[in-house]
Amino acid sequence: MMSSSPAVRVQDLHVVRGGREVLHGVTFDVPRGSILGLLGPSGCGKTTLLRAIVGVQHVAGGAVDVLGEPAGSPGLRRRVGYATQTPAVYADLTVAENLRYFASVLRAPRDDPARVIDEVGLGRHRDQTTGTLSGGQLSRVNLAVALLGAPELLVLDEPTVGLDPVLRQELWELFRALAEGGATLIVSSHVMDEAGRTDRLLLMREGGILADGTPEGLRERTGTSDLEAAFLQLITEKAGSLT
Ligand SMILES: Nc1ncnc2c1ncn2[C@@H]1O[C@H](COP(=O)(O)OP(=O)(O)OP(=O)(O)O)[C@@H](O)[C@H]1O
Repeated sequence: MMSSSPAVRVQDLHVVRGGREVLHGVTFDVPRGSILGLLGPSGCGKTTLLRAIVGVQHVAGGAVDVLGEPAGSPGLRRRVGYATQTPAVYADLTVAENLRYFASVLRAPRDDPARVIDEVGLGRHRDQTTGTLSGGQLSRVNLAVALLGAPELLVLDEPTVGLDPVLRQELWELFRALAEGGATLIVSSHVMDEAGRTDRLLLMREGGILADGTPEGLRERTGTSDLEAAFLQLITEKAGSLT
């Protein structure tokens, strides 16, 4: 039976980093089995928000609940997969060795390394030393680690940076298949053309949410045909409402 409680519930979240408030009261829900896209310019707070959801960010106020528990609860460790922007894998191990190592740490099923290597399209590189991979291949190893154990929530910080359009499309097809299998995904990106592949978008700017809606709804609301234009339109509207 589908649970009606959201996978993630963020309420009035405030975060201070380096003595400065970088999230100013952010509120939203993410329904289970959906893909939320997080978009916004560099420095707007995307990574900070993802860190709060994973439970590795000290928060100054508000609440973050994940799969029915407070973010960062020990019980969530194996239910949430997190791929950081900077790959956190061992350069001197092969792709397969890295995956086997992290699978044993997470106590993931024995055949999981082979499954996730296939899912991210790295079959031909399984025995290559990770330090010799290209940037795009390295980020896919990082993504593969997050997929180990088939977590219910995947938090992916710019997983498609540096990938060519064909690979990006393949990864978005994988994300969609995972969501159809019941997983919830939160994916940050700089790239507006990826935004259309999400179920819902949060457009962020300067530590706040500029808009929250479906890609279609945002295009309609702004009367624009593409999301890049919609984003600019929303910024202009917001600037207008402040003067
Ligand atoms: N450790 C830190 N100490 C002080 N300030 C920080 C720290 N980490 C991030 N910040 C600041 O917090 C704000 C939000 O940063 P964050 O990394 O969340 O942005 P982002 O939207 O993910 O950017 P990008 O897309 O470039 O990764 C930025 O202004 C950044 O300078």
